[in-house]
Amino acid sequence: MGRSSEDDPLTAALAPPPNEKPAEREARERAEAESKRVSDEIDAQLRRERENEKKRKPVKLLLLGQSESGKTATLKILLADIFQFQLLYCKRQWSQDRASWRCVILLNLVRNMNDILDILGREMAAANPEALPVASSKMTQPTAIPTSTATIGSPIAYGLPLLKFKDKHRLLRLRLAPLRRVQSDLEARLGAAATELYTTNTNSAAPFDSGSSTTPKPREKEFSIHSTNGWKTALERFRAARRRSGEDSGVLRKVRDMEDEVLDVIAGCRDDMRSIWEDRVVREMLSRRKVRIEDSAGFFLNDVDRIARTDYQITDDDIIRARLRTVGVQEYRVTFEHGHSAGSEWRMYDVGGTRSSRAVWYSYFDDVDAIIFLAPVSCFDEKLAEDRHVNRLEDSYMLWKSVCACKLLARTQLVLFLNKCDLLQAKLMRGAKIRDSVPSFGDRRNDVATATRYFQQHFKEIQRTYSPVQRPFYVHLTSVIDTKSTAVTLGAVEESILRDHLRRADLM
Ligand SMILES: Nc1nc2c(ncn2[C@@H]2O[C@H](COP(=O)(O)OP(=O)(O)OP(=O)(O)O)[C@@H](O)[C@H]2O)c(=O)[nH]1
Ligand SMILES: [Mg+2]
Repeated sequence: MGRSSEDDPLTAALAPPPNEKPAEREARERAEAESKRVSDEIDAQLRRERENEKKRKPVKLLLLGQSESGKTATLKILLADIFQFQLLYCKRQWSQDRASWRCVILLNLVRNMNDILDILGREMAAANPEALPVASSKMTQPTAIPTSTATIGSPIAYGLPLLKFKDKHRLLRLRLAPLRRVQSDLEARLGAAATELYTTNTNSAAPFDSGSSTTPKPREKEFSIHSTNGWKTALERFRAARRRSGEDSGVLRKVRDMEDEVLDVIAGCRDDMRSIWEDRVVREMLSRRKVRIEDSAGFFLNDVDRIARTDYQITDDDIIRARLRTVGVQEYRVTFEHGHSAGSEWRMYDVGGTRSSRAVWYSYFDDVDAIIFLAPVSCFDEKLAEDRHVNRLEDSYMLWKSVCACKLLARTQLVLFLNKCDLLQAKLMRGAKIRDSVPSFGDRRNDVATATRYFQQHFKEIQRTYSPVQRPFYVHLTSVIDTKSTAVTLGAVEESILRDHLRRADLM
């Protein structure tokens, strides 16, 4: 048998007292209305907080693209721009970073020179085999030379007269020999990031492709290098050394000694480096071998007078142009204080772009708001450094296709940067023909506007064909080392990503 509501103790407790007088009833109802109002207000407050919580969800941005496509350069501009307006600690962090980048730039400069000296040694040995013992002309693989322009053939193969090397060249080589030691010291200090990769253990453009299921793979520890702020890995080694040195004056002396020694040697070589770089015979030698050091990543020889000095003051531009390979995946967290993103936290991920580094990308695809994908278009006639069988533009197409097709990224905003337009322009001005490397380009006009339109169309078609759900095609023609215009482009991109992010939060 069921109980009547009068039997229910809760109902009984809440029921108005029997014999309630009108004044008491009025007071009770007022109290009840007041507690309902307070309760509604609390509910509304909780709802608002939940909304804000959703909006406070960090914006997740990934930078993808093959090695040397300009991912890190783009991130540097983003961060430099943000840090200009940020809290003091960010500024302090940025200025520490600047000091560390100085060593990278010195390494880039020294490597430019050693690459030339390598080629010079080889040419001089060929021109006069008796004059140079074989051992002294033993080469290491040139490191900073663009893959498409690495040494090709000997002058004899071109049927040209032998180059006329003089005692001056022998002397310069001898005097610049200490730069080898400087390069290996700096490389040892910076670790894996300081050297480029020339081999790969994967022959797939997108080794993350096999995992097109919806569950992210567990992150591979060896690649998951995290930081909450600042430049990681290689640069961290410098900071760590400085920190340690603060505790131990012996270590401090060693760190300073090393840096002073490096700077002294480089400054002492300044005039000789300039002589080699400006030498007519050396230029002719490089041109015959089709080596364009000036197009390589981290080229600083034109600035030797400014950089090779003990009081070298680094500029923002130097930092953007400096080349340091990204190892693994690096995370940067920034909370904006100004502008349209004020109050929102952004998590940005910069990845290593060589083929063997790409497998780990997939574990970062979960819940990504946007991807900036960099495709260097000046590379239409170049091969991948890590796999000399693969054309770099083809590799970018394959990679883009996999990113577009990835189900986990179906709702992610994709922003394509057709980068290195400045180098494309210079290359076409020198007479390079696109159709020689890209037969489908046919008889179109061999200029930047036509070429970028053509490449853009190809990327657009890939996106349209392979995206699981249709999405807008966002593309920008960039030369990211042009910091001012890149900052403007990134401002627009940032706004659009944030808009999408908030729209998504509303739908949650
Ligand atoms: N001239 C020119 N140089 C560029 C441009 N974008 C990037 N660079 C330079 O190219 C080099 C390679 O750029 P990074 O940003 O290190 O390339 P990345 O994509 O991060 O490469 P990984 O870390 O190996 O994956 C750097 O020295 C940059 O300064 C560009 O648009 N024009
Ligand atoms: Mg990088």
